[in-house]
Amino acid sequence: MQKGQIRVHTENIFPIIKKFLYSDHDIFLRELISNAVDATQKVKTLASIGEFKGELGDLRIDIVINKEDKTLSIIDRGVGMTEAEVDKYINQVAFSSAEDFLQKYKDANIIGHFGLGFYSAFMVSDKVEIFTKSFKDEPAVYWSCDGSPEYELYQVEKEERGTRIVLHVNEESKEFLEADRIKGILEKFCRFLPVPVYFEDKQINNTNPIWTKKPSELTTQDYQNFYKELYPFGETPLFWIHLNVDYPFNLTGVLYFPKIKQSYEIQKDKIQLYSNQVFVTDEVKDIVPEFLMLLHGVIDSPDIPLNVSRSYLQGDPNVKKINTYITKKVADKLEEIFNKERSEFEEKWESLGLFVKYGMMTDDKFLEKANKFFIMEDASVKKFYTLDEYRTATEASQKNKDGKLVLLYTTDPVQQDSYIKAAANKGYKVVKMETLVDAAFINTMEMKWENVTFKRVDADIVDNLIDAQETNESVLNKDEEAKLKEWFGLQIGETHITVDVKGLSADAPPVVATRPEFMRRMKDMAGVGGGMASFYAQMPDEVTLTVNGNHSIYQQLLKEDNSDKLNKQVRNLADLALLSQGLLKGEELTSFINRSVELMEGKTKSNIILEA
Ligand SMILES: Nc1ncnc2c1ncn2[C@@H]1O[C@H](COP(=O)(O)OP(=O)(O)OP(=O)(O)O)[C@@H](O)[C@H]1O
Repeated sequence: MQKGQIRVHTENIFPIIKKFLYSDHDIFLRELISNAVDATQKVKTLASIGEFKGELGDLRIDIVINKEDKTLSIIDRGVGMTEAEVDKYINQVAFSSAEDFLQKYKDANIIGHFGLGFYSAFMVSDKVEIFTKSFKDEPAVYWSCDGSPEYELYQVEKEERGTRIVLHVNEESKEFLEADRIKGILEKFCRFLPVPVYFEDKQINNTNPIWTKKPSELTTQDYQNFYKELYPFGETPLFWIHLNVDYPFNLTGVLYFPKIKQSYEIQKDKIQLYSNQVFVTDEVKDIVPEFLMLLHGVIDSPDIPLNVSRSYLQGDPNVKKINTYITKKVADKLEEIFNKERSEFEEKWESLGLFVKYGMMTDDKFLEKANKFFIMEDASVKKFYTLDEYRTATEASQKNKDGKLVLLYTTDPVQQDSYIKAAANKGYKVVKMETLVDAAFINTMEMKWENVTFKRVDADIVDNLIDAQETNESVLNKDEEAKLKEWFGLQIGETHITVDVKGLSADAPPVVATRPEFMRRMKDMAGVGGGMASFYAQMPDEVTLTVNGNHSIYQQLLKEDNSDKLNKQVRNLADLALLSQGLLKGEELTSFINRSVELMEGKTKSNIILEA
């Protein structure tokens, strides 16, 4: 029997362990099971190269709770350790690395992954025992330690090859003697470990998850089943990308594009990061480009540094390369689908568009590729355009005098229907920009795309959408125009509403309400975020009412001698235009309804007086 002092200056390892790991106690089990997996893989490898000639037996790992003894055991049939190895790997390495650990990460913001190894067992134990028998022809050994620098090490009887780690769970950690608690941890960290892990006679892991297989061996059903395994409540994903690199870094994985109908459904942190099939985290920020955080799935890479601080991770060259690789893979896949199955691509655009736009705004490399497959849906007909296609289709009619393409869009095809129809009648093409990201997308693309300017279809009367026209002569004379302007001015009286009399076509509405692009955009942006935005948010909606002097109704109104009726009709015409913009609300809407009924009943003041 050997007795000795562990060679470490720290008097007691508990303080170190508690200090650094307090927040994430569960990981002790992952660490111990990872060691068991490593030991199992090693014996398999040794057998395959002929260095181990015995029976491999049933290579499984067992997790066993004994409530009476208050122990939790991790049992493997791996390589095991000889006495010399226990001394070398457990006594010296483990305990001296406690010192290293302290030195190295004194100031670092520990994310608590790996590098903690075997002695994280002391987080939850009063005492830890090891029973181990090496695959080599040497006696089995027993080691135990209560967390003080004293250990015991001596030979014991043990027939089976492998290692049994026994944790005497301490009073504060007795939760780890509860089956449900252990099951929860196993399901989180061990779901896809490459060696079968058993708990309460049940295997808890899938040892061959699809990302470890070749894409050529997998069917659509396999990918969809795996998605269900990861997200039991998720809808069938749109499609997926199988990642597989071995140079200049190792990475495998499957990324899924989920179905997203509404922007507010977005859920981040759905991608799980593994290292050799050991779950590490579902916070993949920094490793996956920001805009792809909306994807789901799994990434497995042994090359991502996991035991260091976040700031270090950002600067890591491998992480940068991985980021670039994933972006490129995603762009290539989207381009491939666009080229091969355009109609399917168009069908899925509602969900896809969100990733693509987000990516185009935030990543110039992606933008370059995405310009080829980014599409816009026509608001009037079932048709999609790429930017190039839109340019070709509108070259003749939608270039302004500065040579810029005026890209007409609608944020609400239902609400803006009359404007869309007016634009379509002129031969203009209006596209849908309806999602939450579109306001920001439009602003960004005006800077990134050359010679393109965006205009919402109701930003101006249709004649002025591309270029402001100099004159719009109406059939009215100057006096009559001035009269109309005065009537409307008196009825409106609000400073944020400008009244203009113009000669539009006779079948255009009598009054058209438009919202100047710049102010409206500022207000839209204000809805999303701070800064100058809050200033604009408080401003009323800026509206221009263009009175169409060519509309026949004014011939009638100019002859009206009942002033109450005239005023009510003028007010109603203005309200109708505001209504079409969704700007008539509350009391004003109520007055409009009452006034309309009065007009229909022919109840105007002079009439009422006549009746009386
Ligand atoms: N179940 C086991 N079977 C065989 N050897 C083991 C077992 N557990 C630990 N060891 C040996 O003890 C060593 C130290 O383990 P420890 O967990 O502290 O560090 P590590 O596994 O080398 O690295 P990491 O810090 O990434 O866990 C291992 O490298 C291994 O040689």
